[in-house]
Amino acid sequence: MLINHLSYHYPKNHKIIFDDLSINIMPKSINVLLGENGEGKTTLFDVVSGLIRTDAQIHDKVPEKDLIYQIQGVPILSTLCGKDLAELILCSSGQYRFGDMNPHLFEKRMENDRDSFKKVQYLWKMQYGKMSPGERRWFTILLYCLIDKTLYIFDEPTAGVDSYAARQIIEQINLLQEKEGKTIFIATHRIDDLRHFSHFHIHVLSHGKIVLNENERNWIQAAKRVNLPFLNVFADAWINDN
Ligand SMILES: Nc1ncnc2c1ncn2[C@@H]1O[C@H](COP(=O)(O)OP(=O)(O)OP(=O)(O)O)[C@@H](O)[C@H]1O
Repeated sequence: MLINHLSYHYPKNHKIIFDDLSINIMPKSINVLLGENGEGKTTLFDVVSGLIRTDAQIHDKVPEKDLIYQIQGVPILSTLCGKDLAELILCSSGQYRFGDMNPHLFEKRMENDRDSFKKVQYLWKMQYGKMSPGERRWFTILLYCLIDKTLYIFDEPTAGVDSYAARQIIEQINLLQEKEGKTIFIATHRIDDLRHFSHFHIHVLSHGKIVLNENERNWIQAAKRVNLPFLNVFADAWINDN
């Protein structure tokens, strides 16, 4: 999906969010969107998902029905339990029936991860309001991973979850791309998230433009050339831990 000439500001906010931006979201790959707080990552997801309409040129656009978009902090009735949430998300996708609702839905995806499967079984009967915020996010994202779409957009899927749970989330996202050939578009502020992806493309958003677009082999050198303070901190963390 190639977007060209994307310019945008919110109706009552004169801050320029996108300034003739171009981005090439690589199909069947993990596309990681980096940027400082407030640079416009969520807004870009809103454009890609069709929530925000603009005059940008979009080639090979993924139709709205073929994408899933995990947005941050969705309000859900606190008395719903894990099973009800599964029903809400999975049955409304049209790909599952009420009779399918069972923790064993996850079993195939978690055959090498018994800890995750045990957690699903625990959360299945737990009320959403009683789940911890991290458990809510973990469970919801894993439900999204069960839905068959072309493009998966994840807005900071590991924010607020512990490192082990974050790895489980990232592993499920990795499976979507590696085993099922899906296109992933993900924003994160956690360097750790990248470590578990074998291949990825980095897109860096800064001052309304994509200023870096490189794969996992070349992004560090490119980051040094771009020389943005936030990116230097991110790249240094990667180098120091490798
Ligand atoms: N509905 C809105 N109306 C006006 N301004 C908005 C609106 N939504 C977001 N903004 C502004 O647009 C800018 C981009 O916001 P956005 O949420 O896309 O940033 P982000 O890169 O996702 O940030 P973060 O890393 O904190 O999640 C911010 O400065 C924000 O204040």
